[in-house]
Amino acid sequence: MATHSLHLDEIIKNKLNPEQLKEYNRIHYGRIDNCEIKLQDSTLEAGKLHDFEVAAYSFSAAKEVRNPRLVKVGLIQHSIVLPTSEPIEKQRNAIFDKVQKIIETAASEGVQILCLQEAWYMPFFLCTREKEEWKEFVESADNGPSFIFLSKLAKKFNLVVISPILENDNGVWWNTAVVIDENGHYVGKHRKNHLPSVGSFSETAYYLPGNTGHPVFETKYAKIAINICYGRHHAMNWLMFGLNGAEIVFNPAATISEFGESFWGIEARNAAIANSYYTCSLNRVGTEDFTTRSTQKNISRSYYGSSYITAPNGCRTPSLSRDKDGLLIVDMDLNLCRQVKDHWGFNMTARLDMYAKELKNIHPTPNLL
Ligand SMILES: NC(=O)NCCC(=O)O
Repeated sequence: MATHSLHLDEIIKNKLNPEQLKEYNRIHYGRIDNCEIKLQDSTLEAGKLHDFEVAAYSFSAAKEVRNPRLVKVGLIQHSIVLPTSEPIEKQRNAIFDKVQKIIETAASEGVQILCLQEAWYMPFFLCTREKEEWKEFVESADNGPSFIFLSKLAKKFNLVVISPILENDNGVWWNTAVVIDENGHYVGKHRKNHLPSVGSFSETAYYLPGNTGHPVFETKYAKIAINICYGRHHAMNWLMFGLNGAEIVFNPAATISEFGESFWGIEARNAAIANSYYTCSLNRVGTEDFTTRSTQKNISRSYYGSSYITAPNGCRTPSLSRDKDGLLIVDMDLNLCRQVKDHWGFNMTARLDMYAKELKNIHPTPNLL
């Protein structure tokens, strides 16, 4: 399918003259000024040395009676490091080593909330339909290898970290996002609500839909929530996080071009606008090759990265690359959430009581005819 590694943003940037580009950014991305932030030389050097892209932008809010509520958010997209046939501990440690360097760079830029991609410390083996072979990657939410690894970094750098893992809770598996606070402590978790069972995505063969509802975590820096991957196709999933008070909703994903790259840039952006919060879209990169142990079948999947962030007024950053590891940093003023709500009046006109009444009468199984 898609063979272009050049991102659409780069193609457009290369084709338009500066005036045209300004107009394109105004109409398409809602950006009226250049919101790029200058990075430290050491950051650019780290990117070159360890071969990852770094980009940084800021979203401001209008001056008002409240003090600005500024927070710096970082997203990391990355590929796996070793072949999927290597011992699991080796694969995981190699990813830890790579990601640690990017986290250190994020911390040196002052990032306060950091999110990693879905199932970040493993290949996305769920396409193999094999379970036993991969069970070592599945860990306890508050005591597994990835928690121990990230908790140290969170404490060292005063970071709130969102760590999407595969969770083993007394033998039962879940697709879970763990929140770790700036002291390295476990804050809580959210389990993926909507599971794909489409094409090569067969997550229902592994775990159940989440049972944690729509939690919002009140962290030192912001009220945050996590809508894991496929949940982005469900408008009400986004809605509930907003109604529960989220200021930033993260969408850590593992998605491939055939599964809707054309609307990757639309869904989370639309959610930001509809719910007056920031959305952070994060996808893995690279090709992952598997040979199933039982049938010796070869499976190959490539992820298209393109992580981006949208503000509640619909203004969004360009995407990170389609095929390269990357760190996206955004300075955001949380006051913008309330300002946009007041301006558009979406809360006031939402008519939730009307929908609640109608939803009560909907049969839980949709009519497929
Ligand atoms: N990880 C995951 O839920 N992928 C499903 C495909 C998609 O929604 O993009």
